[in-house]
Amino acid sequence: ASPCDRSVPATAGLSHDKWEIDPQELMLLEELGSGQFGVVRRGKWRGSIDVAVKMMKEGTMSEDDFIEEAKVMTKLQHTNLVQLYGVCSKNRPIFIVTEYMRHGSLLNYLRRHEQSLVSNQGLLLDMCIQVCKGMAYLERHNYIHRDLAARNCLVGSENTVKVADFGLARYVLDDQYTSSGGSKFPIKWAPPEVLNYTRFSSKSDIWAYGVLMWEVFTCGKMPYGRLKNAEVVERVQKGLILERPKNCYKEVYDIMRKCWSPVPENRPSFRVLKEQLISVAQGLL
Ligand SMILES: CN(C)c1ccc2c(c1)CCN(c1cccc(-c3cc(Nc4ccc(C(=O)N5CCOCC5)cn4)c(=O)n(C)c3)c1CO)C2=O
Repeated sequence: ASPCDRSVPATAGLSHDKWEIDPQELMLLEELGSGQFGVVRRGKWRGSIDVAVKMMKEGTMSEDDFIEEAKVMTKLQHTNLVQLYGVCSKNRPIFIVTEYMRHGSLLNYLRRHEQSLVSNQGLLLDMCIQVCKGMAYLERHNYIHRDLAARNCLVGSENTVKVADFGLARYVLDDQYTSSGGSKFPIKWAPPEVLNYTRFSSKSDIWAYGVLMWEVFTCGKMPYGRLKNAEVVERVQKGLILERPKNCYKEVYDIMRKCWSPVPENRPSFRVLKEQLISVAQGLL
């Protein structure tokens, strides 16, 4: 049974809600790193299921709002989304328990394997298609990621790529991250309407997806190099866009450019994008 398997209620008989995981059924193992909410560790659920456990650092997250939202998030299930199994919210710090992805972030994976990936356009395109499938599922459920980037995708066995931490940006308390003037705001992945009015939508996720494609085809380069955020804002508002990555097919770059239309409505949907990417991939093989 997986943690989100409804057939065997995790806490038979008790009044716990389904998305509540009993911390006594978790065994915490090595640290995987730390993110906006603090340390994340690998773990085992019921002795055998691999999980990742975010241990909420005090004051980093609006916890009650998140726990409410967790009920919705556990219902979002797709092979290209990192599955939220549940939360341990009965004591502090709260734990967020998700599916474990053994190769870590897509960004680090691209940088670590640049030598073997740089000449494998087919694999790079396949990674982009997997992210697009996960995002098309979120789009269908009117769910906005708000911080899509290669650093927020994860790689599992057999080169599976999944979208992680979707929707969590809404619960970060650090205003250096949440306000567009803050030092941690993901300026380089933000379209004009987010820079000017913080107007998030699936069309702003599409802009970020275009930047993610650029990250993939450059094997993890930093978009706009060492330009400061203010310089990037100026360029984006002037309509300047990222250059074509060295070894990127023209048809692929043409798709990236559509994601960067200044007007949100002129950008494709993830549903349409998925079909276009798959037909380009078939053309290449
Ligand atoms: C508000 N937003 C957008 C947020 C909020 C929290 C987080 C993030 C964004 C993204 C970063 N992040 C975070 C922090 C720490 C861990 C995880 C994180 C890392 C995982 N996996 C691994 C596996 C291996 C390694 C590793 O050490 N290596 C080195 C050797 O070669 C193999 C790879 C690292 N992580 C994993 O499966 N999950 C679910 C989450 C994650 C992802 O979850 C967060 O916790």
